[in-house]
Amino acid sequence: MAADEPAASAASMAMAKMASTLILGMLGLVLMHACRVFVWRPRSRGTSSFSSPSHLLLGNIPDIERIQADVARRARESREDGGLSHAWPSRLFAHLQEWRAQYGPIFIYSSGHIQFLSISDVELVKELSVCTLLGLGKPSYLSKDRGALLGQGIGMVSLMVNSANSLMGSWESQIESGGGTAEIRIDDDLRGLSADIISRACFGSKIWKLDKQIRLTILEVVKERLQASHEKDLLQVILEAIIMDNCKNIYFAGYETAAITVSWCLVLLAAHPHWQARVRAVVLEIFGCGVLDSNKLQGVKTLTMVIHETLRLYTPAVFSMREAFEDIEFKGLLIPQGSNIQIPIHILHRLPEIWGTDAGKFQLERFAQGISGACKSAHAYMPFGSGPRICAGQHFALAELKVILLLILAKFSFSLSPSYHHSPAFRLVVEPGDGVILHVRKV
Ligand code: HEM
Repeated sequence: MAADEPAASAASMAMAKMASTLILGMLGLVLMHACRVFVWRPRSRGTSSFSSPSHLLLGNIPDIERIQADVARRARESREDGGLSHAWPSRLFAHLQEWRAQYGPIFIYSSGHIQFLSISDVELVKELSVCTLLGLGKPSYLSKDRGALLGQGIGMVSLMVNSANSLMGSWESQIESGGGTAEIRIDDDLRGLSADIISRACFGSKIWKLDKQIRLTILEVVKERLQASHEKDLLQVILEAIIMDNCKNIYFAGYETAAITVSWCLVLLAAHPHWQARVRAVVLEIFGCGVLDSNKLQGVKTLTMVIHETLRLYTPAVFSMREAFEDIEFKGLLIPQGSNIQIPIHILHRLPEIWGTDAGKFQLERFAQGISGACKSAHAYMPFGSGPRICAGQHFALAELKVILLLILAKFSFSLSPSYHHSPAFRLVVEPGDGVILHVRKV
């Protein structure tokens, strides 16, 4: 019995230690939560609170689930515009819409350990967009480097046409073997095409479109390292990794977004046959004037309207994100260091006070006078983001979208297949949840 005593007291000491660690851990969590709720949060002069309620460990996740379940229970989205409803944000991001209605355009919510400051106040978004402070978001020099990498998409037109031609050929043979019409699942084909274009542009025979200075600097350093040693040293490995990383980022940022946008453009044109016919007439006129080149791309205003309106209603990237690297003040809003600022692009694209009461509808005419003619504040239109971190591939993407759409419209006419189910889904980007199936014929 006596021999058991030290063992028993050791066990009870271990238990006591565990209990105190647990209590301390719990206290830490409560303290962290209290800090998040009362200390670490943006403050607005004149406004005391603009936050949605938060749970201890899961943040607003239970609220998001409850709101989503409510939405799912309510009637399905009405089919209104050409048989399609464009109201996917009120299904996929119902919580943001509900909190915006409740707390206004600036509020905080949490997905557990990350807090987001949601900003959809157009004036504040404008301030954030033009802000070049290094304390906000990614330093601008990074996107400049990539801008040089990607160029303007000019000089790439023939590369894009060549890539697209094999897809056109495959659709033609499917139509022939189908006796003049084919049901084609186009979104997968377009993903393949976009991946081909971007990898040829990045890794093709000319390989890098690097800015001269960046290229020379990198190559010089690599060469020096090679001369100094036959073995790869750390810097060399890092340099190679940086180059590969840039390529991977560009590849992943670019291929899916462009392919999905073409898919949405085709869905909308299929649902609005009169617009499809109008755009085709312009396209055929352009093709009547010889080979497609970058100058001709500038002239297709109607096609640009289609792309703008599609990117407005079906913006693939739904958020533009920034991080405050230091305490920042914007228009009386104090944003503490470490804040994750989330600009919901899909909300800005549908504000009736900016776009008019038909904001939820597909109305190509709104872009007849360009972006500034379409809305009250051009800063509210940001499918490519804005400011120093704006999409580095936007010119390349616009050229690619135009080339692919021009070629398809010139060769094929299309309508929605009865088996097409309009179900926008959020999987990093907003994409057709069940794919896109079209009835395709030759023009
Ligand atoms: C319709 C097609 C596209 C859309 C809608 C789109 C949209 C966006 C958006 C919203 C961002 C984030 C900007 C921000 O945070 O404010 C972004 C970043 C980026 N995009 Fe695109 N993009 C498209 C196509 C492309 C293509 C084709 C490429 C490459 C060829 C590309 C390369 C990039 C890169 C490298 C970034 C990161 C920029 C940085 O972090 O500095 N994108 N894009």
